[in-house]
Amino acid sequence: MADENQSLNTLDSAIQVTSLHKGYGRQAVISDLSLQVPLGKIYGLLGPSGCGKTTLLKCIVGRLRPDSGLIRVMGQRPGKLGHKVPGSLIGYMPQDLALYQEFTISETLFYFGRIFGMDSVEIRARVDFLVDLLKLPCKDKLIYRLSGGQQRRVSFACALLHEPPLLILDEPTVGVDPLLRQCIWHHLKTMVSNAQKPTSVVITTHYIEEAREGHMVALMRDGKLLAESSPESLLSFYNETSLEAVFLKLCHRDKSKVADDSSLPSLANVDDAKQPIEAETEDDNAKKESPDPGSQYSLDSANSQKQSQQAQEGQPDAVKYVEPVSFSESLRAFVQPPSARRIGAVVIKDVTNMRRRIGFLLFEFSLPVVQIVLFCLCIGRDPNGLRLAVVNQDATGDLGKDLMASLDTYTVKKLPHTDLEQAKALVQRAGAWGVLFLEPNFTQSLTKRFTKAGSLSNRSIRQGSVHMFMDDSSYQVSAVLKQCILSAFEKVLGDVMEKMQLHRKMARIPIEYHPPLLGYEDPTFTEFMAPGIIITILFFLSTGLTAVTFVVQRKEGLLDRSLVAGVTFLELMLGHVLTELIIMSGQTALLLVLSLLAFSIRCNGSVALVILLSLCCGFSGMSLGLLISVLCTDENSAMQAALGTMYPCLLLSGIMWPTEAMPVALWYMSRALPTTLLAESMRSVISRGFGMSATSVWLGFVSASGWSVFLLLAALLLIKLRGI
Ligand SMILES: Nc1ncnc2c1ncn2[C@@H]1O[C@H](COP(=O)(O)OP(=O)(O)OP(=O)(O)O)[C@@H](O)[C@H]1O
Repeated sequence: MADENQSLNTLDSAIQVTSLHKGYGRQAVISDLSLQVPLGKIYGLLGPSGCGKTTLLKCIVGRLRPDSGLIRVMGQRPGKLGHKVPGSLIGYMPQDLALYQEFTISETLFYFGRIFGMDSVEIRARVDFLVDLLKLPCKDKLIYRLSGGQQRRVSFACALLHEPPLLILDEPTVGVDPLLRQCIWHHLKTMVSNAQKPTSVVITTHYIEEAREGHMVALMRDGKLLAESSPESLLSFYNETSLEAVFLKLCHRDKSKVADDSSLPSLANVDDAKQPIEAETEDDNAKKESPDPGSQYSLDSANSQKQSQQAQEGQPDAVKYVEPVSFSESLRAFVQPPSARRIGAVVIKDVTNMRRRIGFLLFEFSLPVVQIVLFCLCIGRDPNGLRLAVVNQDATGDLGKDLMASLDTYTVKKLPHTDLEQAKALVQRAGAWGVLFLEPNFTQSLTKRFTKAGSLSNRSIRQGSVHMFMDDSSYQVSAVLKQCILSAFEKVLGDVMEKMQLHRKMARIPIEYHPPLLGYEDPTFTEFMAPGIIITILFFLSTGLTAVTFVVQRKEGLLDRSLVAGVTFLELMLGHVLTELIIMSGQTALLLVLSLLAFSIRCNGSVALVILLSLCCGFSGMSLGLLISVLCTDENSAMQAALGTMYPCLLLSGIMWPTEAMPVALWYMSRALPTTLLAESMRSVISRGFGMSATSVWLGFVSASGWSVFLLLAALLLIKLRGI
């Protein structure tokens, strides 16, 4: 730390920006902007809303990459491998509150303290100091219970916590009363005047006049710097009494684009004429155009001047300097080893968040419970109480009566009728699922089939048959009714065979089903679907939770703040994975207890493998959630994307119907989905009792790992490309 301070003390300026260009898509926001923030000074950045102040600060803290130009913060490029910007060299207060609303003041500060590597004693001492300095209420008060101004002060405290050498404050005094504003400025001035540990401050503010308290102000408009000097020299040069008036004058001048501005000296003239502050010496101006010696980039000063001139003259093809960053450095920065300390801080933060949002946590656990209970209760069980109109006109024996008596009364609710037409009319009115009709000499004709098989007439065959008139509008109901009648018929016929001293099996078609080699003897549709349903629930709950968590954190600026504090995206992700593992383990336990124990879904294989598959599945779901969070800007679109991916997966993954029934092209597509091989693997373990050596089982693990790696890489690549 001593070495670090020493090397910082030898710096010329805290921030040096040269010919910066930055835009979003085709919209140019900052064009050819150069500035220099002296060490140990307060630098006020002023400008109207939308002029690009926040964009500039985000480039400085390393959250946005310039389109071209050069930035040096504490001597090095922000984001350079090993440089602590983003990180502990800066204290950043973003414009958004960027605070965890369910945290207490103390928990909020502890989170950032841990990231910066401070120990508990140090953090506690700083918390007490800052609570006192910023007149914050009790440190155990929850953030959402604070007023807007108090919340802004907590946000300010986060930036001051680790006493960084450079403070970047985006609108710190919005919503705070004048007394406190004065107190904040007083504290900033004390910090910059500390000879042992001087702090440099960049501050944006809407209250232009308060910037008079700073050592230097820069006036910005439409992404350009109109003036940069000390407040006193600006006021005297433009002969105004307020900075606001100076600013207006400069704006009018810029707006009217007066070609000959000899009446109003240029920005350079201001400094030349008045020599406003010590930092702006000729030497420094020369340094402005020559980057630090350690830099890989060498900006030719003549070119730089020419380029600035071209830009000012509005020449579109002015050459822009893009600082080269070697591929190996990018790669090393991309995959730099995560820090256990920062992951620990993220995990503590996520667990605290989870504890505070107990309702949400209960929802996370109750959702899979409700889904699996509803699935086991409603899907795959045989329909029962099916209304069946029965017309038994058999008057030649007991077989008709026996058949009626053999119908399974759980499945069928018999509605006796005497007239066939009336019974059919009932079905046509949807009052019953079918009619079972036996002709008057059913017993006699049926018996004839076995006693006089050689001389059987068509009439006898018809009269000895069971006649069915069905409502076939429901495939499942029809199938169950037909199976129920067939079973009853086989039973009655078996009795007839026995009476005739024949084997009762003669009543059945001669196909013998031996005990199954795999699966169960009496498979149910529920058991076919259950493995896939467990996979779907775990996969998409993880997807939804991760997508929404990251989208909300990004939207509220929480992600940005952590990243500027030095946490990498990988560390945030790993922290989230560890916390999510707790939720996923609970969800998996609930799902398995309910399905395997409460609803008696049989498991032939290893429960440990089932748990491992479930966790792999949850991890792939999380990876998809992360990708969705990168692609979506708000929670609604993230949820829609999660649901949008869920339905095709549900239909195409062979969860509801075997994939063998699909057209060939869709079958191939189905194999490529993240849930198909996972569901098959789960089914192989649960129903077939396979272990890890079976292809269908390990393929599930390979698929889950492959998808996780692919989705994570895609998300991280997009994060890099889009500068999220
Ligand atoms: N992520 C983004 N994508 C696209 N455009 C953006 C993005 N962020 C900012 N902009 C646009 O860039 C311009 C400058 O925005 P910026 O937030 O830097 O201005 P500002 O000076 O900080 O304004 P304010 O004082 O209101 O915060 C605005 O026109 C804004 O709409």
